[in-house]
Amino acid sequence: MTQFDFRPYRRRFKPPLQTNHGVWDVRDGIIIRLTSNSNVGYGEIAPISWFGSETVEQALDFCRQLPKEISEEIIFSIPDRLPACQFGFESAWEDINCCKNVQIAPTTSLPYSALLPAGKAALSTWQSLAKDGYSTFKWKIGVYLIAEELAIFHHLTEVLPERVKLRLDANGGLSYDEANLWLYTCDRVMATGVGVEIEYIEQPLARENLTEMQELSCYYATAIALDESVANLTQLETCYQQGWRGIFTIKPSIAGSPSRLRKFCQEHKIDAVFSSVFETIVGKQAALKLAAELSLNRRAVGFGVHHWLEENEQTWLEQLWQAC
Ligand SMILES: O=C(O)CCC(=O)c1ccccc1C(=O)O
Ligand SMILES: [Mg+2]
Repeated sequence: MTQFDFRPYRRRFKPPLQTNHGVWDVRDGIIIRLTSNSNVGYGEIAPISWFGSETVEQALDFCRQLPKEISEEIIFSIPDRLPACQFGFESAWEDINCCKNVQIAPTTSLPYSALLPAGKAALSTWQSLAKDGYSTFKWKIGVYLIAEELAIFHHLTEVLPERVKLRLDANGGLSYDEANLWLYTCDRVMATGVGVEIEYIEQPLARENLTEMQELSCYYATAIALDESVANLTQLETCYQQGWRGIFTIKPSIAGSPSRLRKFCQEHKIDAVFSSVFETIVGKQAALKLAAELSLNRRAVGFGVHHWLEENEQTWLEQLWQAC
C-alpha cells in the first residue's frame, strides 16, 4: 500500500504568456506525494484545460475522492479524461518504484528552446536569451494582425545570428489562407539563404483541421508540427493513424500516462519535440526524463527558463508542503 497526499498550488507568471488563445498569467496545479515503505515520490498535475486537458477543479475532485492509502491498480487505471492526473500519479509512482538506477542520457545534452514574447517585443528579447546560450527560439504568431507579424518576422530573420533555429507557434489561430502565406514566406526566407533556419510552424490551423495541415505539409518545404491536435495520447494515436508523419509536439504533463507515451513513441519512432506546460520543477523533471529517452531527432526541448514571481523553486516547494 502507498500513502497519498496532495497540495494545490498557484503561481503567477512574470510576464504573462500571450498566445492566440489569449493571455495566461496564473498557473494552478497540484503537487502529489506518494510514500511507500519510507520511500517518497513526488508528482505534479499541471492541467491546461484550454489546451484540451481536464480542469484543475476536475483534477482536485479526483484527488479529494481518493483514499489516503492507494494501490498501484488505482494509479494505473486513472481514466483518459484525466490525462494530467495520469501523468502526475504515474510519475510519482516511478519516482519511488523504478528507474532510480536506470542510466539515461543526461538531459543537459538536449538543447533547449526559449520562448520569445509575441509581437515586436521579440525583437528586443532574443539578445539576452542568445547571451544565455539559447540557439533555438519559439515565437508566438496569430496574436496580432498578420501584416504586422510578417513585418516583424522579416526583421527578426535579418537580425538573428546565423545558425539560430526559429519556430513559429500559431496556436491554431491562422486561417487556411494565412497559413499558406506564412508557409510561403518561410520557404522564401529559407531560399534566400539568410542565416536563420525556420525549423517549423507549430499548429497553424485549429486542432480539427488535420487534413488541411496534411495538405499544407505537402505543398511547402517548411515543416509543420502538430501541438493542440495531439495534446493527449488518444489524439496522438488518432493523428498517427490518420497518416500524420510530420513533427509531433509532446507536452508530457498533459499527454497522459508516461508508460503508454513511451510505448507509443518507441513503437512508431515519431519525430517528437518535447515541450513544457509551465509546470514546476517536479513535473519538469519527469517530463525531461521522458524527453531524454524519447527525443529521437534530439530536437531542442521547449523548456527554456520562464520567470515566476517565486524565484527559488526548491524553497517554494518545501514551503508549499509545510504550509498546511
Ligand atoms: O513549447 C515551448 O517551447 C514552450 C511552451 C509553450 O509554448 C506552451 C506552453 C504552455 C501552453 C502552450 C504552449 C504552446 O506550445 O502552445
Ligand atoms: Mg504550441
